[in-house]
Amino acid sequence: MDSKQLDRVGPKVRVVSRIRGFSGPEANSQPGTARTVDWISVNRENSDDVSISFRDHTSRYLVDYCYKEDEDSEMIYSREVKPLVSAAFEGHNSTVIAHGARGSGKTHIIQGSAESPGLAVLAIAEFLSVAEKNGKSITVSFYEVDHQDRAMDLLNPEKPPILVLEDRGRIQFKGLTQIPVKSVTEFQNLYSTACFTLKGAPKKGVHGSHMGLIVHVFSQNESTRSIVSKMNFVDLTGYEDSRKKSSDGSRLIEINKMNKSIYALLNICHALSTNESRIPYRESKLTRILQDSLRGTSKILLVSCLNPSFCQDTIYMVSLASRSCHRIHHQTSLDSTKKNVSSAKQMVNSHMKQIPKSVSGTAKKLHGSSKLLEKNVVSKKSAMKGRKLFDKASHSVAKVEKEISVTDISQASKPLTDIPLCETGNHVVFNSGMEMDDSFAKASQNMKLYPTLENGDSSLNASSEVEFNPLEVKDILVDVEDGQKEHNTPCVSNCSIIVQKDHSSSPISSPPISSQLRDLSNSLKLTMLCSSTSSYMQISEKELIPVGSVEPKTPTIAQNRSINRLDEMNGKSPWETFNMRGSGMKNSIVQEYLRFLNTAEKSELKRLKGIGEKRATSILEFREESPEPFKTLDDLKDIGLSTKQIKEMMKNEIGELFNEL
Ligand SMILES: Nc1ncnc2c1ncn2[C@@H]1O[C@H](COP(=O)(O)OP(=O)(O)OP(=O)(O)O)[C@@H](O)[C@H]1O
Repeated sequence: MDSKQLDRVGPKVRVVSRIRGFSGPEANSQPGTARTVDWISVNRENSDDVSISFRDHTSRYLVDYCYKEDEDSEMIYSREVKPLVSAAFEGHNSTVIAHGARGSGKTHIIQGSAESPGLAVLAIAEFLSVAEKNGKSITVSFYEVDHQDRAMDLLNPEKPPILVLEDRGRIQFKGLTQIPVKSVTEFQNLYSTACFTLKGAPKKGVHGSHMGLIVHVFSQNESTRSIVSKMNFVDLTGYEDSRKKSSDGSRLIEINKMNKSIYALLNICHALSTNESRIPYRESKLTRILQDSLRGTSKILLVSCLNPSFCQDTIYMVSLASRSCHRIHHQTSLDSTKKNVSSAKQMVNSHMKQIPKSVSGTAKKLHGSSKLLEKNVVSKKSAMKGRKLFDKASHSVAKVEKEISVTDISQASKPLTDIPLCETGNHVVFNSGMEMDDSFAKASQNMKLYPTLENGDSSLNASSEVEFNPLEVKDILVDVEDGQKEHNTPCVSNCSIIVQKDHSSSPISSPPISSQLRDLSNSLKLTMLCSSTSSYMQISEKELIPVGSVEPKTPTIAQNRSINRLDEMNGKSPWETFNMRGSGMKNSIVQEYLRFLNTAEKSELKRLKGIGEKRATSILEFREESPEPFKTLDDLKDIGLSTKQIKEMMKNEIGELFNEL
């Protein structure tokens, strides 16, 4: 199959929905009557598209096709997947992704059952048959990506996490078992082993992890064996609205992390569908694993699985899938019952899903990927009305409310690289009245913003993913141009953020890591004092610790008292408070360290303990590929460091701080 033929297979990203049937006891609500799915409607819009709508919801979501509950996996296979298998023998990679809410039938569609084999099993049968005719062979690998963004080999769980490396554009794995497969039975046995490992942990659906299968096709001749292509099947963990899980903090963090990696994958689908120049492959482990099966001539099939009974998360997932494949403009025009303002909100919200982790990055990204906004927002006024993007986003992880306003869409259409952060008044303003500059950005790198859709949006009661750790910030306001500002209503804890203006902190002239960390530590100490009070606490200018000064001030007795009072009020023991804040500090220092790796020059990098010429060169190479390659300490494994070495390096750097006291 040449590339022209492959084009006929469909667009770069094809999104189909699949309504799962009722099964087991749920199938017969009344004796003798088979239950039918009555809350989802599938409507034909034109020759190419269908739309999906949900009872009591006004929006309709365009997809390429929707398979109903009576259409089985074999039909989906022959129409959607078989052409991709044929393409694989011509050297084209592809990825089939099942996503949806929990229990929506993702595993069923990919793996299937003994009676009804899933897409992966049907594909393997085809792979084997074609391979035999063409003198090719196949191997399979199974992996999971967990909430810590670690990839583990499911056929050899004792191994350390899989390393994802890139060699001349091809993704390579270190520590991932590949097993040659000669029959469907062999394959199914391996699949069962992988599932056993996954469930034995237990993972998918319990702690949540994504499960992936890679089928490698090899050409076989006398002396050599070379890879022809690969095909991926991904059974994503079920999406859950984290706000529903208010009680268990650690579970909530896990859900947020898993959701984030779902967004990362959907962001890539969106970026590929819209031919964006930068595709954020490095946002998560999964997207890195899939990188060379998403780009180039690769095809992506996104199967959006729908629960047969009402499920708000299902609606949200379909909306994201539809948007990811650039169907958003259809969606809004179809949605005749809503006013422009609502459309604008949805689009802005959708766009904001791609917001990166730092506030500075947020502002950049608002500019950078605003082409979508420009195309879709009907008028500036309507966008203005739809500005309350982070409304009511507080939840127990973050205790943060924030609001970002996008006030000028045309200005925002400049390419990302053209607009320096502080140009045209792109300031983040805190309730202290201070503007955020780069030095605050340093201290706030750990703030992760994932927007929520407004509660008022009838169709899209999406969850928010907010991680503000450890800083508690009130009133974040991105004021892009015209000076209009909005302020948030009460947040859990007010705070005043002390901002040190440090205009010399560009990557080129940045101070060494130890002094950056010291600045951060100063900011954090103050921030912790501020965030500990239940009311706004004004800190006079003389109490600010200048950048580069040696010592943060010891908190005054009065301040201590207020902290103690608050702790009593919160019912936390001093030990719990200390632990909580300590771990917040640790996260912040780690984020600062990563920021340094993502920005420092080679000579500066080499000042770090454990980073020599070779590793500094690798770091710069990674940065060429992606502007911010190091998102977690785990990413340092890509430059050949072990977990132990990474820990050691961090300890050394932090120890160094105290040597300078
Ligand atoms: N098309 C179908 N027809 C009948 N039953 C189905 C179908 N799809 C799924 N089921 C049943 O629904 C239940 C949930 O399916 P499945 O485990 O595939 O969902 P999932 O989305 O992978 O769940 P999770 O999010 O927990 O991983 C299972 O009992 C499965 O057998």
